[in-house]
Amino acid sequence: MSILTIILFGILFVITIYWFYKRYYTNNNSKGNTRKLKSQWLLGIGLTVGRKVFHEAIYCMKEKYGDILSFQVGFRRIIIISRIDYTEHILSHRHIYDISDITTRNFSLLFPGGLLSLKGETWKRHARLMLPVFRRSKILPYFETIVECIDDFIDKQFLNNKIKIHKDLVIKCQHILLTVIARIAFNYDFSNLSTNDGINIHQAFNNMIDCASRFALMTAIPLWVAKLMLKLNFKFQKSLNIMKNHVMSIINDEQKRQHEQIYLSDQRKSLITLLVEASQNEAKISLSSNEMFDEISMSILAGFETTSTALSWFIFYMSKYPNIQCKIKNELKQYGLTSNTSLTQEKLDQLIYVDCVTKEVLRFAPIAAGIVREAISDDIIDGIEINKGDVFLIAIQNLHKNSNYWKIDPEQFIPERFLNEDRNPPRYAYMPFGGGHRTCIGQDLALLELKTAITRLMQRITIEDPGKEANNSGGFIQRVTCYPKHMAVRVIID
Ligand code: HEM
Repeated sequence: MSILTIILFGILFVITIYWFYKRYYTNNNSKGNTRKLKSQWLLGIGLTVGRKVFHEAIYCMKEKYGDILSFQVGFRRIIIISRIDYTEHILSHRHIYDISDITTRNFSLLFPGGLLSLKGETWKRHARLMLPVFRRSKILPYFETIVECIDDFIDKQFLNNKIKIHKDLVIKCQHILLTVIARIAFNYDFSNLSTNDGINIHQAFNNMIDCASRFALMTAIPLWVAKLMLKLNFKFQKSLNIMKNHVMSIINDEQKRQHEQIYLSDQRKSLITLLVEASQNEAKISLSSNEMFDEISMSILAGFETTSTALSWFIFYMSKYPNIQCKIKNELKQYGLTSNTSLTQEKLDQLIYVDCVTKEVLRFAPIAAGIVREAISDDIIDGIEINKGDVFLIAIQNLHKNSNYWKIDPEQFIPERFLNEDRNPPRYAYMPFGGGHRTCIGQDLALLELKTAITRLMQRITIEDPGKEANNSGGFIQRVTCYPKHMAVRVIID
């Protein structure tokens, strides 16, 4: 290579760096009344964040850089938002801000026909069938199933078990909520593992969820590498095949049954039944069997990790706040709910304090720390220039803990806030299920599962911190959600 070529490349390199610096790292070049958002250096952010888990990291960034922070990852600008007015702008302009490619890309590796992998018209077609399936009236019949599963869990884990200090309740919460969602999704009973087939499906289901959770986080590696890794992941491929055979045969049976017009009562309708039903009623927007498989698998993935993490945090907080546990039990007694009485839907609806505790767990615990949107055209927010392609992380956890929006100290776990001063927080200050057109479709089901599980647990057991006998210090493990690292609680049967 001649000296001249080296000099030319050198000049080109310097010009590119200068252009990059001027474009992203200065406030100059603004048009008219608008201003540019200056990007922060990745190194500085890295030093601020250190090895913190995701929700701690975005909280730290807010403390250091303020409610709006931007940084460059290559040519992509990432903007972290911790303000309700900006959040409102983004979530109410769905023609400008949509789900990001970062999200759809990762999920499409796993379940290409699931809502989280889709955009535009395809998403609309799927959403038109999926949303009615998750309506409150459709999910209420699952109440009995949830109670049965939680009772079975209490009997096996606590009643017939001599262990008094439980160190594995995070895993156990995951098992129980997988069981619940499998019963709801396709009437499959994990507790009935008497056959080889049963054991294989159980294993396949767990393996698939486990691999899927890891692959859902592979944002940093190129798509083709992720695809190759997934293709070569023998465990995932084998589990996917077992699950696909099983679920596809249920879908086929269901299609046949509905074709022959044999109807089930609401009590026995699984999500698959409801989807096939909706698909056959709405000929123009029906889903193929493969798309149905992807939707069911995606709902299980999106639904089980989130609710089980929330339940784990509930158990942890109860061990730390005995006075709150006492108040829950007092409310249950007031409505005649003890370890010997059964829980009904009507009684559950009357429990106001349990509602507050459920809401406070979802506010305080790091379940979904943020949601992601991407600008699909240029825009201006509060005078700030937004470019097509900018990616936004709306930091739910920061909004939940921002003292500008909460009257009672948001850093404290206080369920009563939802009875009093914080009964109606400003719009978007509280959004555990996201917001706008891509809000969580499973929120009614999640609330039903959580409130029922919390009530049934509190009817039958008391949770205590074992003090120095075991490590119950909390901490965090980051997967798709973030759950307690050190949880060891004493359980007393009531
Ligand atoms: C405590 C429990 C749950 C929490 C905290 C939670 C939270 C969320 C959040 C934050 C989003 C993204 C929303 C947005 O981008 O605005 C989401 C999306 C979603 N959730 Fe949930 N979720 C929970 C339970 C469930 C359950 C039980 C199901 C179904 C069985 C479910 C299915 C979904 C689906 C399919 C989406 C994607 C919707 C779309 O992109 O159109 N979630 N969830």
